[in-house]
Amino acid sequence: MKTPHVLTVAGSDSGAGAGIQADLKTCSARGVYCSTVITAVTAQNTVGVQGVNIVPEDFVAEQLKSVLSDMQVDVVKTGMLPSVGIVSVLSQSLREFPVQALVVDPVMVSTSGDVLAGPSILAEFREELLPMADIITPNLKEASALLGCQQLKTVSDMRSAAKLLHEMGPRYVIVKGGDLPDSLDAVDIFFDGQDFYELRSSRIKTRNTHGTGCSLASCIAAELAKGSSMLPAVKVAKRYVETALDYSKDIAIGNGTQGPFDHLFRLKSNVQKSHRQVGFNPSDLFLYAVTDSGMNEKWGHSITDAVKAAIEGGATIVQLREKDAETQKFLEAAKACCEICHSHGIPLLINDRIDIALACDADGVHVGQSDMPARVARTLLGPEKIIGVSCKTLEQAHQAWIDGADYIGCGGVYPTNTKANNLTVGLEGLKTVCKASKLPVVAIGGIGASNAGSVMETAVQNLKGVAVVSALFDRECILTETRKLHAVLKKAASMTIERTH
Ligand SMILES: Nc1ncnc2c1ncn2[C@@H]1O[C@H](COP(=O)(O)OP(=O)(O)OP(=O)(O)O)[C@@H](O)[C@H]1O
Ligand SMILES: Cc1ncc(CO)c(N)n1
Ligand SMILES: [Mg+2]
Repeated sequence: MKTPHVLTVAGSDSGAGAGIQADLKTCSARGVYCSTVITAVTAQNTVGVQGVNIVPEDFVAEQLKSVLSDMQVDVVKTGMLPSVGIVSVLSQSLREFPVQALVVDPVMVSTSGDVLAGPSILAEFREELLPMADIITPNLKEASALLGCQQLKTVSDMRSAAKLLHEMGPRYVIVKGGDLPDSLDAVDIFFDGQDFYELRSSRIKTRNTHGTGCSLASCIAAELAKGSSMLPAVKVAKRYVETALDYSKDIAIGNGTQGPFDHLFRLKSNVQKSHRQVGFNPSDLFLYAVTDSGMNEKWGHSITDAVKAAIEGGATIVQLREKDAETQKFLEAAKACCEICHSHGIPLLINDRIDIALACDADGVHVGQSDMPARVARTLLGPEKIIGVSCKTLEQAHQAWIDGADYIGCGGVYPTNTKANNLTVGLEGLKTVCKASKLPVVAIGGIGASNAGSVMETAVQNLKGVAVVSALFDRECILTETRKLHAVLKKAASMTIERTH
């Protein structure tokens, strides 16, 4: 299988917010392989650039040859090119090993104001590299340096600059306005030789903008490598930077004025941020409370009050099962319940709705046999979230285990009104599934204080607790009912311990 491949020819940033490191992270975030030819090693942090060590041009040439002669590179992206020799070695290599597209980020000045490539390279840049480029991505200072003109101060200046730069040979130009003074939005001007596009996004209020330029260019390169055409690639890249900045706006790395952002936020968004100890603990299944909007409505309970009462009464895990809720209302309720559960160290799962679980950063989901398959849910939710699956048979239990679930819910143990047309498996069915299951099991279906003892006293292996809807929530006082059930479960557990000792 051919993997989309970007080669970045750029400098190393020891602080890892920009340069080679930003390129590697951006391409990884976008699902594209990234090889690296290093042109300079910088000593750099959130304060600025303390030192630059330029790699000799012969050795840059050797790296280029190693990669281009062997690997199928789709797109080359350039960043810091600190010497005339390096620019010319690169142009030669590209003539020898042509690629599908060339993205040139004409890095000269960092946002911190430090010079990364001096004016001596400008002539070589204009004559050799710009005519070969599919797109160039200067910031305001770089655009004026390339044009040898005054500082750019307005969006209208940016348009004129884009047009003049286009005359130097690149097929497309984007002039980045990240550093535009007094601008509420982050405005970039894209020019395709004919039309101008004003690309706007909200300006994220953050100090963590170090490396935005490198990341924008790498993301454009990554999208092109995947087969995108230029304007869509640029739009995706802009949105990627905006989203990453928004996600990272409060992170604190370094003491300087220019912090790095988190390129791989998508991976992190699957990591639990709650106060709960990360990971699933099967003993959490002991008293599993499953909410029901209809019952809450009937008794005039708000969902948050219902969840609070269940937790106070001894629930060890909560699942929100809101079959008829409107999405926006459900999300609001889920966020509120998440806060309540987490302040008590209790995991919160969402029935069926992976989207809601992701949006409120719940601890996981519970899915039925006809919902999203557990394997797909696992891919969407990442490795750390809790996934439970309803199973009635050995085969289903086995599949849940193969699919990467954490527990199974087995039932209906007793007849129930909560679920229409639900097959009752009985205590025998429960026992059969529990014995064969490789996953911990919670029993469900028609269970309450009167029969929870009998369920738990089966003491069958893997059975960790009972899941309850009506017996807790179709009642006037949820707290009292939960306490009652908790006492029954405690008693059953102590009897089981006595018997097994
Ligand atoms: N605060 C911000 N909020 C949203 N987008 C931003 C912000 N700052 C910069 N951008 C966007 O990030 C991209 C890079 O722009 P910028 O002008 O900062 O490049 P640069 O100076 O080359 O970056 P750097 O030198 O930090 O790598 C542009 O698309 C710009 O609009
Ligand atoms: C190595 C390197 N390349 C590019 C930039 C531009 O942000 C930087 N600060 N450092
Ligand atoms: Mg900038």
